[in-house]
Amino acid sequence: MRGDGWFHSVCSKDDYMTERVEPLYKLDDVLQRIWRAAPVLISIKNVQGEILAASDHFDQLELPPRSQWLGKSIKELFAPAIAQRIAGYDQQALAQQRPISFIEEWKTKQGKHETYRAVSFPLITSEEKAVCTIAVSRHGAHSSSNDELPAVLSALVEGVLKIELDGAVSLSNTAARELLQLPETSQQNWLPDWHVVDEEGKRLSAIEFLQALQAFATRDETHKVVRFCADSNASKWLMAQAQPLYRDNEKKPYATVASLVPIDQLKKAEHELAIYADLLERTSEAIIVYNAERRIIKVNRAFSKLTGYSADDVVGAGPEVFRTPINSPERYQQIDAALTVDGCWQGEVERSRRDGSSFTAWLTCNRIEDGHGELSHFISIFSDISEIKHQQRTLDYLAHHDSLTGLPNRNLLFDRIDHAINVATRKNGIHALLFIDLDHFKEINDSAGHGTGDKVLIEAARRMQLCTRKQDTLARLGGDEFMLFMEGVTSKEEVSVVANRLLNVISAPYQIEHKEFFISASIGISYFPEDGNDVEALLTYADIAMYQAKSSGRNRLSWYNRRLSEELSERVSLERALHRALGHDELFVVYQPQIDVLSGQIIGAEALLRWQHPERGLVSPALFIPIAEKTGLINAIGDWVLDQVCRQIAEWDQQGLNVPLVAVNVSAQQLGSEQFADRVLAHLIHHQLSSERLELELTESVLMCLDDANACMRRFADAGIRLAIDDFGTGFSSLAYLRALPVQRLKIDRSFLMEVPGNRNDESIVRAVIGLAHNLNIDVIAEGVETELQQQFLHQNHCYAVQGYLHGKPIKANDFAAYLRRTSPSENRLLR
Ligand SMILES: Nc1nc2c(ncn2[C@@H]2O[C@@H]3COP(=O)(O)O[C@H]4[C@@H](O)[C@H](n5cnc6c(=O)[nH]c(N)nc65)O[C@@H]4COP(=O)(O)O[C@H]3[C@H]2O)c(=O)[nH]1
Repeated sequence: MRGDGWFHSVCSKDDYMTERVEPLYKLDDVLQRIWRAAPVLISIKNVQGEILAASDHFDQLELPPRSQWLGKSIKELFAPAIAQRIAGYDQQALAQQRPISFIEEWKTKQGKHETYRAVSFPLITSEEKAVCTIAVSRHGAHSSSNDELPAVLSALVEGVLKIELDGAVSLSNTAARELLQLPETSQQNWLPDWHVVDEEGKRLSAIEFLQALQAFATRDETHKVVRFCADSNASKWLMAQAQPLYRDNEKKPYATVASLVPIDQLKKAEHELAIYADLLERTSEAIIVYNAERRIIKVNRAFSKLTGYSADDVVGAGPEVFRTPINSPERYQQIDAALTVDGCWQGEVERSRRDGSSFTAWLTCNRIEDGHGELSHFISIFSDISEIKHQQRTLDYLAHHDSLTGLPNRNLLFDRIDHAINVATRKNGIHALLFIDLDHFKEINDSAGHGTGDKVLIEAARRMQLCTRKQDTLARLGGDEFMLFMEGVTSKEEVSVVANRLLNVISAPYQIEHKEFFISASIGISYFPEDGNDVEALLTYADIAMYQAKSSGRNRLSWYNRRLSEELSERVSLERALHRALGHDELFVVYQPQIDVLSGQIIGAEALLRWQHPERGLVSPALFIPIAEKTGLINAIGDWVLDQVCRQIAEWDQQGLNVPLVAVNVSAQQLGSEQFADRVLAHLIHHQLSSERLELELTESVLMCLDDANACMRRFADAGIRLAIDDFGTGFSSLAYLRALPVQRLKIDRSFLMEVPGNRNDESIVRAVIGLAHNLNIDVIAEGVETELQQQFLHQNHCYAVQGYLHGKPIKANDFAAYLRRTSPSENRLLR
C-alpha cells in the first residue's frame, strides 16, 4: 500500500482536497505503522461494500493473497453466508451512523477456526455523510475466556465432552472423565470398555452411546437419560444432552458437544417420588392436594372411588365441591380457622358424593408450607367412616340396652340418673328410683324353661313400659330385676300411683304358648334428694326397700326408710363377722337341763349355740341363726354343733356323768341337704355313741319348708335318731302330718306357758298339745318353765318333762358337768 495513496483510495476526491482531511493525511505515517503492526483485522469498505484496504493481519487468515480481493466485494473473500452477514452489519452502520458489533469465526493459516469480535463503524464527514465503513476485528473475541476455558470446564459439575464424528472424544473436562472413568491425562481417547443402559433397558456400548448422542443431537432431542455401567459393576445415572457443532454454513455437523449430568440423587428422588405416587394411588384413603389458592391440583384413585368424582371433574375446583348443608357453616369456619392457626385440623365431617348422596368422613387437613414458610399446598385426607359409625352406634346401643327386652340397661340408666341428679341439684328437682323385682320368676324358668321365662320378661317389660311417662327410664338390670327412674316427680303420691299400676300390670296373667303364668313384683322406692343424692345411694336404698317389700310378703311396694337401712347394715356386718366366728373359736355350745318332774331327775339337755363376738359381746342365736341360714353358713355351723355335742356326750360318759340324750336344733337348710343324715351318723360313729343319745329338734316351720319332709325324717327314724317338734303349736299344726311323721316328742312352745296358769286360752292350748302327744303315744316336754306354778299346771295335766329357768339356764359344758355332779350323781347315773 502506498503512503500517499492510502487516504486517497479511501476518500473521494472532494474530501481529500478539503482542509478537514488534510490534518489526517499528516498522520499517514503513524497510521501505516499501526496498519502493519496491529494484531487486529482492519478493513475499509466503501459504501458499495468494496474493500478499499485491509491491514496486514489479514495475512494470518487462510485467505487468497490480498491483491486478489482488494477493491472487490467481500463476497470474493468469504463464503456467501458470512459475506452477506458482514455486508449487512456494514449497511447497518452506514444507515444508522453508529458502530455495529458482531462476532465471526475465521480459519487461520494453521487450519484453526478462531473467533473474532468485530465492530463496523461508519466514517462520517463534516456534512454528516457516511463515506465508508471501517471494520476492526480482534482475534479471539473470547480470548480472555479462552484462557480460562480449561479452568472453567474443570470447575463444572457437569461433564463436558466433545465427540468427533467417528465417536472419538476429542475434549473432556474433569467431571466427564470422572463420570466415565477416563484416565486423567486423556484428551483424545477411544473410550474404554463401559456401557450404558437407557431408560428402556437397552444396552449400548460406549461407542454406540456416543454415536447415539450425535444422532439425537441432530434430531433436536433435548436429552437422554442413561445408566452408566463400568466394569466395577458400580452404576450411576447420567443425563446426557448433546448439541451438534457446525462449521461456517456447513449443513453437516463436524462434531458434537455433550454434557453429562450425574442424576443419581435425582433418580433416587424420582424413585422415591414414584413410591409416594404409587402410595398415593394405592392408599385406601382419599387424598386431595390443593394449591395455595385452594384449587384442587391432584386427587388419588381412592378419592374417585369414594366420591364418584374423577380427577377431571374436580381438578381446578375448590373445596366447596364436597360441601353439604349437613355440616353447619360454623364447621367450615372452624376448619379454616384451625388451618390458619394450627396448620392442621382433624375430625368428622359429612361429605357429598357426585351422585348427591353423602357419607361421614374422618378428615385430616394439613397446611403445607415451603422452605421459606410460605403457604404452598393444602392436603386433605379422608376415609368413609359411615360403616364404623354404624357399628359404633350398634355397639353403643348394645352397651346401653338389654338385648332381651330392648330396655336401657344399667349403664344407660345410671348415666341418666347421674345427669338428672346434676340438673336437679341446680333446679331443685325431685326424682324417684323404683327397684322392681319379679316374685317367683325363677319358678317359671325352672318349670317352663328359659324360653318361656324370656317371653314372660319381655311381656312384663312391655306392660311396665306402658305405665311410664315420657321422661322416665325403665331399665332391666338383669334376670328378673328392673328399675324405673322417675325424673322430675311432684310428690310421693304420684310415685305410688305409678308403682301400684306397675304391680297391677305385672300381676295380670301371662298367656304364653297356650299356658297361663302368674307373677307378681316387689317394688322398693328411694327418693331424691330425701334418701340420697347419688346413684349409688339411691340404688342401695331402693334395693333395701325392695328387700323389705319381699320380706313383708311380696307383691307390694315399700318406701325406703333409715331404720330399714340400719337393720340391713347391721345384718351385713354380722354376716361378715359370722364368717369369721367359726374359724376364730367365737362360737360355743351351752346346755340346758331337761327334768322329769316326777323323779326330779335330769332326763336330757338341749344344746344351744352361743356366739361370743369380740366387740359386741354375746350375740343371741335368735339374731345370728337366721343370718347363718340366709348365707348358707348354717350347714357348716350346724355340723360343727353336732360334732361338739357328740364329743361332749362322749366326754361326760367318760367322766361317768349320765346325760341320756341331748337335743340339738336343726335348720331347714341342714335337713334339706342330702348329706345331712350321713353327717349326723358319721359324728355318732366317730364319737362311738348310740343314735338314741341324740334328738334333732325341728320347728314346724322347718317341716313346712321341706319338699318331702316325710322321706327326710324317715331316714333319721330308720337310723334310730330321735326327732322332736320344737315350738309346737306356733306353726301349722296338722294332725295328719303328725301321724305320718316318725316323731318321738313334742315340745310345747314357751309362748304358751308365759301366762299359764291364768290365760284360759293358753291353758287350753297346752292341755290340747299334751293330750295330742298322749293320744299319738309320743313324749311331750314343756320349755320355758320359769315358775313352780307353771310346773304344777303341767304336772296336773300330765306333762312331766320340763325345761326352763326354774331348773337352770343354759350353761357351759363344764358348768353343766358340775351341775350334774351336784344334783344326785348316783341317781343320775341310774337313769341311764
Ligand atoms: N325366757 C326364757 N327363755 C328360756 C327359758 N328356758 C329356755 N329359754 C330359751 O328358749 C330358747 C329355746 O330354744 P329354741 O326354742 O330351740 O330356740 C332357739 C333355736 O331355735 C335357735 N338355736 C339355738 N341354738 C341353735 C343351734 O345350734 N342350731 C339352730 N339351728 N338353732 C339354734 O335359737 C333359738 C333361741 O335360742 P336361745 O336364745 O338360746 O333361747 C333358748 C333358751 O335359752 C326360760 O325359762 N325362760
